[in-house]
Amino acid sequence: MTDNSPLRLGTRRSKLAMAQSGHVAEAVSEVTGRAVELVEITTYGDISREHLAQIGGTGVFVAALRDALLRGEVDFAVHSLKDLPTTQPEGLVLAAVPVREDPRDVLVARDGLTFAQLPSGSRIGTGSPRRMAQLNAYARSHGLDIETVPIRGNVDTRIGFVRNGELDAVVLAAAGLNRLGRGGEVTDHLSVDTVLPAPGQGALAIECAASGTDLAAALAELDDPYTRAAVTAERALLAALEAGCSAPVGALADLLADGQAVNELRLRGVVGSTDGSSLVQLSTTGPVPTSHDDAAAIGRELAAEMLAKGAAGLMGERAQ
Ligand SMILES: NCc1[nH]cc(CCC(=O)O)c1CC(=O)O
Repeated sequence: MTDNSPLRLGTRRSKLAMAQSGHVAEAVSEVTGRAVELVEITTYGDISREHLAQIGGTGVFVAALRDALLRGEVDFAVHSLKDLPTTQPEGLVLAAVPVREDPRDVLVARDGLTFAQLPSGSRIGTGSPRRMAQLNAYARSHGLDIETVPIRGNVDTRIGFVRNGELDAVVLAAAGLNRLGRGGEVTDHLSVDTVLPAPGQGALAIECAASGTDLAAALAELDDPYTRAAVTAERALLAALEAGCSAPVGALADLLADGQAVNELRLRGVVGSTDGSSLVQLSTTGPVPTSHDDAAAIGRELAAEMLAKGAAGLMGERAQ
């Protein structure tokens, strides 16, 4: 590239957004040979977190960044993939989905307790209907006496409820804590057999204007095809369920290896009522998809099976 001006990376101001933008800025600088400067953009989601549920959930954090991209005020943006709506807006492309971080949810509990060690009557904070549904379903089927408590706020606020003794534990995404350098505060990693993560959890999306073909091509060097295939399947499942990012939907695609060779993709999906009284959980395994359309078809097919088992009735419910 002949242009040597710095690339402008649009980012939210939160600590998590700044941390992940910082990591991506370094990687982009390496592959493009250009300096990357961070441009802070305040989103409606930052100003009005408490109204997130009321204003519909999906994509509020993302809209302002996308507007800045479309207006040409920034060259690219980094999103948490799980916060991205499943419809790709005209004029923007997902130039890269880098290698995924740990997709699991984790527990930050008092006194270093693991999930299995939580005593009877423990109160676990989470604002996510998906986490509530699965934790409550697990508790019901294992005869555990735990209570899920709706909370909101950033990582500091949420962990604060444990540190100040209001709650016994909170559930967060491993990826966010790791990116903040706070992985050491995790007291247990929840098995994905107990709590399936949100579609796209742990993955980042690097987005730029469709018109910037040189930049898109350079950013594509950071794309990981396996992560891309996995999140494409997960997000197609979410889209086919017609659910948003605040719906009680979990999905995880992973690659199964036979010796050295990766030869199968497994997709697991779950929908549940937030009280955990009903859960639709299904899984499918097939050849590793070789195109975007093949990956999406896996998600759509599993969603159709879930809908046939009553998934739609569970998604109508909102926890908050
Ligand atoms: N819902 C908020 C959110 N969006 C992205 C992450 C970080 C994890 C990720 O990148 O998937 C988090 C925090 C959390 O769920 O604990």
